[in-house]
Amino acid sequence: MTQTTRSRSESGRGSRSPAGVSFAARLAFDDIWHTFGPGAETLRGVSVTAEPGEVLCLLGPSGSGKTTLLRIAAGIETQTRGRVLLNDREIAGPAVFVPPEKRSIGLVFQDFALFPHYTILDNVRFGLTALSSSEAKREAMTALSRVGLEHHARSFPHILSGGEQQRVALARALAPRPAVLLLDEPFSGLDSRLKDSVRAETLAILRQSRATAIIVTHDAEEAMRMGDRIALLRDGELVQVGPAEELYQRPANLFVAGFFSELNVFDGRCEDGSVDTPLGRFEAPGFAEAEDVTVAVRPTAIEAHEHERDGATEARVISRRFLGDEEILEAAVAGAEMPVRGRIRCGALSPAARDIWLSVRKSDVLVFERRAENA
Ligand SMILES: Nc1ncnc2c1ncn2[C@@H]1O[C@H](COP(=O)(O)OP(=O)(O)OP(=O)(O)O)[C@@H](O)[C@H]1O
Repeated sequence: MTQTTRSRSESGRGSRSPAGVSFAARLAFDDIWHTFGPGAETLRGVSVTAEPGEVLCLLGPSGSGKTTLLRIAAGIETQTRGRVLLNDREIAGPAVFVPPEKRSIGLVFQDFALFPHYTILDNVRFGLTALSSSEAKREAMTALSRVGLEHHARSFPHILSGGEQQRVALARALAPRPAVLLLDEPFSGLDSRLKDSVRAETLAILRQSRATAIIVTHDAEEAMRMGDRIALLRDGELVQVGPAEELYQRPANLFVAGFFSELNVFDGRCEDGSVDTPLGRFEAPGFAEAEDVTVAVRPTAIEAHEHERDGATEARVISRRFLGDEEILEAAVAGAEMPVRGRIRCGALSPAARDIWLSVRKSDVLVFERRAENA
């Protein structure tokens, strides 16, 4: 992807590309703190940078501060400490506050926020007040054609599907050619069957526009599908940032691992470089002798067999749920307080299987130091 760090104001309106692309910028949050009132910090020292042209997903549970961080970037919320920089230029800090309309940052809201009594074209040209009427119309039509909806220019929002309305909202945010686009849970209002195609279309449009994008979501799979990198927040703190593979394969702690998949969790103690669990003994490299650790086994790491085999653990079937290619198996294992959950290949066990053996793919076992946050 071609990347440039020229901001729109630096590029000037006269040098706009006829292809209608933005000039991607670097957006940096530097040690952002925020509170809505005494004693309750919403954000605690968040530092993360969206690189030019990158799609960065802000992921985290409800209330972790994702929307507040996005609103601070847009200039509709003010941090209590820290700075926001666009291409290394401070746009919000102790002595600087660039108003929202001067930031070259576009916003797509969760509910799309289209005006019901405006045509699609008028919705899209709403923010193009600095242009003449004919220029604004041309720019709005360019943005609409980029999302494949120019034929709906004269329609009103209510006749469009949820996915089409989302594309209008995207066109409206892209029309002023922002350097950075912020999207707050942009797919949450969509039917689950529509989501996949709208996500793919949105990603293609973002790539084509070359704007830097920050997408807020609480859905780990969505973040993995959309983000070049993912920044995971918890209770107002940044827990880990990196590409999806990194967060999945090398999670910083149990919280990160648990956000990306369900886990079977066992407490244990490191002895001779490994730890005993109800599912067998696993290596614990890097841990000290007698150190308390937490072992996490993903359901996908579990294999089920009807006959005894080396290294497998005896178990009794509690329940099985058919999912098509796979099934979810719950089994009782001696020494485990909770049933062990496995995601196993359909057909691995016969319908009548009761007493079974479970083995674990060791490469899919994660060991963490046992700390309060991992409890
Ligand atoms: N206007 C407000 N006044 C007081 N507290 C607020 C306000 N807006 C948000 N909060 C609180 O700030 C915290 C962070 O909210 P925020 O909306 O940023 O989280 P989030 O991660 O985006 O959550 P969600 O996924 O539910 O939207 C929450 O505890 C929330 O209750």
